[in-house]
Amino acid sequence: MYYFIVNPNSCCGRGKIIWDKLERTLNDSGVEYQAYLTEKPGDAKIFAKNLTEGCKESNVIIAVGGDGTVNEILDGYSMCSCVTLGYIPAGSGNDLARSLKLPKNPIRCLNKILHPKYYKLMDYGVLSYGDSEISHRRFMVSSGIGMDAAVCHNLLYSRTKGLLHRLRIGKLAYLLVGVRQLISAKSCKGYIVLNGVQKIEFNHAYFISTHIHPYEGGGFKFAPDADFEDGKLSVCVMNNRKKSKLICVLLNSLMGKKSVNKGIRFYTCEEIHIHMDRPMAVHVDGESCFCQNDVEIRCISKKLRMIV
Ligand SMILES: Nc1ncnc2c1ncn2[C@@H]1O[C@H](COP(=O)(O)OP(=O)(O)OP(=O)(O)O)[C@@H](O)[C@H]1O
Repeated sequence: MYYFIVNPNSCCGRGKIIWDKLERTLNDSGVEYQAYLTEKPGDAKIFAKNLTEGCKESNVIIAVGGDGTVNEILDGYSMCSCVTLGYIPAGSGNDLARSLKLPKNPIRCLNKILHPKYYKLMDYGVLSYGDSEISHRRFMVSSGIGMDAAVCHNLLYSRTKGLLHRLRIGKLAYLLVGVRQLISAKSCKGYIVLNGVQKIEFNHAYFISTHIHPYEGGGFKFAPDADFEDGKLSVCVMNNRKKSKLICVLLNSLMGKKSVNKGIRFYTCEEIHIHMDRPMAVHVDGESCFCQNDVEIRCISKKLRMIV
């Protein structure tokens, strides 16, 4: 059975337009399916939980929306061998779709899911945070602390984002908010501990971003070497006294190039502890996890079966 979890509001209503097309194709083809349309944040997680918990039959859960919708589904998902995930991108950033090289045409994506050639067992990440009560949040693409997360926080509440998406120049929203954050960003002292053993200190960190997939923020390739099947996190640390170096890093990432300047460092690990001397914004797949001083992030290897 195919279960569609649809965010009709993704990309300012594009989700609904795409879903209407998919629905017509599904009805014409006679495929048996059920659709669950979200009405608010959190719905996709509940639908995914109810559809996968204790599941004994072979089911395909198909996300229709952006990276935030996939994130919610993953967070509510019960991992079991009979459930497979499919994805039809309908968001504004679509970093997961970019990394998986999914077709831009939603009907082609649907056909791929209905007639799959390949399944992949994919890694995902888990972020843990909180002092007295520890919260855990799964992520599919990336999780970060600092300036990149502050951009995501701002975009979640940005009115300009809606307007620019309606004008079909949504990428500009990321750039505009990014530039605003760049002007106000302040670096912070902190350290990371890789796999519980290797401690590395930073005096001027702007952001630390951990990746399962290479892109975030709608096309910034912060972790060009990220591989969703290697059981590892790719970590990108932007640490430099000169803020101007950040501009080069952001431009290189936007063009898909790996930055080699002094300010940026890359690491790989299975788990990482990140400490910042003051609370900084944290995100998973572009969704806010508030401001934190300390977070733990680990990679769960090859547990998610997905049609690609
Ligand atoms: N019906 C709904 N109305 C409003 N918000 C919703 C609804 N359903 C889900 N959401 C929330 O919308 C947010 C963004 O959704 P989604 O990621 O699908 O789209 P997007 O932001 O346009 O795409 P991307 O994340 O790829 O940039 C998520 O935080 C999700 O919780």
